[in-house]
Amino acid sequence: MNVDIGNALASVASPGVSRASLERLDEQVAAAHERIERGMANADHGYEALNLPERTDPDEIRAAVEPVADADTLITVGIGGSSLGAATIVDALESDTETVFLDNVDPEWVSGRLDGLALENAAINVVSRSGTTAETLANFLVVREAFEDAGVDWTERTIVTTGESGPLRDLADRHDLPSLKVPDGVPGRFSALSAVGMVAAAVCGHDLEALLAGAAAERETLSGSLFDCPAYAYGATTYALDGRGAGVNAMMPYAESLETSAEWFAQLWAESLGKDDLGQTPVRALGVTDQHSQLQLYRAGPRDKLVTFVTADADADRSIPTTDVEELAYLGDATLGELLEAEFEATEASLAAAGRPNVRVELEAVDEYELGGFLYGMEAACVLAGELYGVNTFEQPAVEWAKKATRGLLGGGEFEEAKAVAEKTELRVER
Ligand SMILES: O=P(O)(O)OC[C@H]1O[C@](O)(CO)[C@@H](O)[C@@H]1O
Repeated sequence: MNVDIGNALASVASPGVSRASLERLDEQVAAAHERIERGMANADHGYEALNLPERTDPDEIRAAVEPVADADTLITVGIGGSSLGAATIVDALESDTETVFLDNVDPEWVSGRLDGLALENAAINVVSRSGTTAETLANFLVVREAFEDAGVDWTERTIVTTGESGPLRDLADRHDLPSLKVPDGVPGRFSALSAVGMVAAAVCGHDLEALLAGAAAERETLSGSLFDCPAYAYGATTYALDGRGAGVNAMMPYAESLETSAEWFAQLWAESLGKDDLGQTPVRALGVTDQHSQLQLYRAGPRDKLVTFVTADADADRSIPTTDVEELAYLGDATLGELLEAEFEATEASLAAAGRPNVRVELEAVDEYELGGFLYGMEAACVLAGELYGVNTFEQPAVEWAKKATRGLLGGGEFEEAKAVAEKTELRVER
C-alpha cells in the first residue's frame, strides 16, 4: 500500500501536523521500530502478529479444509477478530462460494441467514481462540442443530480454528474434526493473516500465497523512519493528529468490496488503542455513499476528525448510457468508474479546501496481494501507534466486565457485574 499524508499537513489542515513536527516525531518512530523489531525477533505477545507472513502455512490450511473444500456455502461462526478478518478477505474477493458470517445473536437475523440455506453441501467454519465466547458457542450450537435437523452430519462438514485448549478444542478432539490452531501471541484483531482469517479464503478458493506475499512485501517496508514506511507514516500521522484534536478517524474506502475492511479496522483501532483514557475513535464510512450522509459533518462539523480514504483501481467498469436530459448529458460521456474516481478526488479536495485533515491509502487493486499488504500495513500502523501512545496495544481488559455481567444475568455464576445491571439509574420518558 502507498499513503499520501499531504492533506494532513498543517499547511493544509487544522488540526494538522507540520513537516517539522513529523521529523521530530520520526525519532520516536525509530525508537518504536527498534522495540517492534525486538518484539518480532522474540516472538513476543502481539508483535508475533507481524511475523505471520512467514509463520502462516497455506498448505496446512488447505489440508485442513480439504474435506469441505467443495462446499457451495460456508457458514463462519465467530466474532470480533475471529470473524472480521475472514469477512474482510472474502467480501473483498469474488468467489462462487456463498459465505455467511454469524457474528451476532440477534435471533431474527440468525434465523433469516440460516434457515433458507441448503445445508447438504454447506460447511461450518467455527473460530474462537478461547473457545468460550458466548456468542460464538451459542451460534455454533444453533447451526449444529440446523444441520442435525436437515439430516446432515455436521461432523463431516465442520472445521474448527481455536486455541490449544478449551471447549472447542475438546469438541474437535471428541469428534475428530479437522482443526487448526490460533497462533500463539497473536491477538484476534491481528489474526487475519493466520488460519483465523484464511480458512474461509481457502474454502472460497482464494490465493493464500498471494495474500501472504502482499503482507510479506509490506513487512519489508518496516523501517526506522515514517518517511520510508507507508504503515508507519499512517500510524504516526494518525497519532500526531489525535494529539492535535482529531480524536475521530473515519475509515472511508471507495470500493464496496472494501466496506467490511472498515469494520475490521474499527476493531483493530478501537480495541488496540482505546486504553488509559486514550485512543482515536474509528468510524466506518463508505465512498461514494457517505458523501450523501456523513460528509456534511466531516467538512463543517467539529474539527475533531481525520478521514482516511482507501482507493483501489477497479478491475471492471461500466459505461453510463447517454441521455437526452441536457443537464445530465455530462454523465453519458463517462463510466461509473470515472464517476467514482472523480467523486473521490472531489471529496478529498473538498475536505482539504475546508482545512479538514485527510489521508489517502492507495491499493493498486482489490486482489489477494494488495489486500494482504493492506491488512498487514494497517496492523503495523496500529502497532506503531500503540508504541507512540504508550498503551498496551495487545490486551483488551475493558471488554471483560460485560462478559461477566452477561454470564451472571444468565445464571452462569455469581458476578458483581450482574448485580450492577440491576442497579441501573432510571429516568424513563415513555410514550
Ligand atoms: O476468538 P475468541 O476468543 O472467541 O474472541 C473473539 C473476540 O472477542 C474479544 O476477545 C473481545 O471480547 C476480541 O479480542 C476477539 O477478537
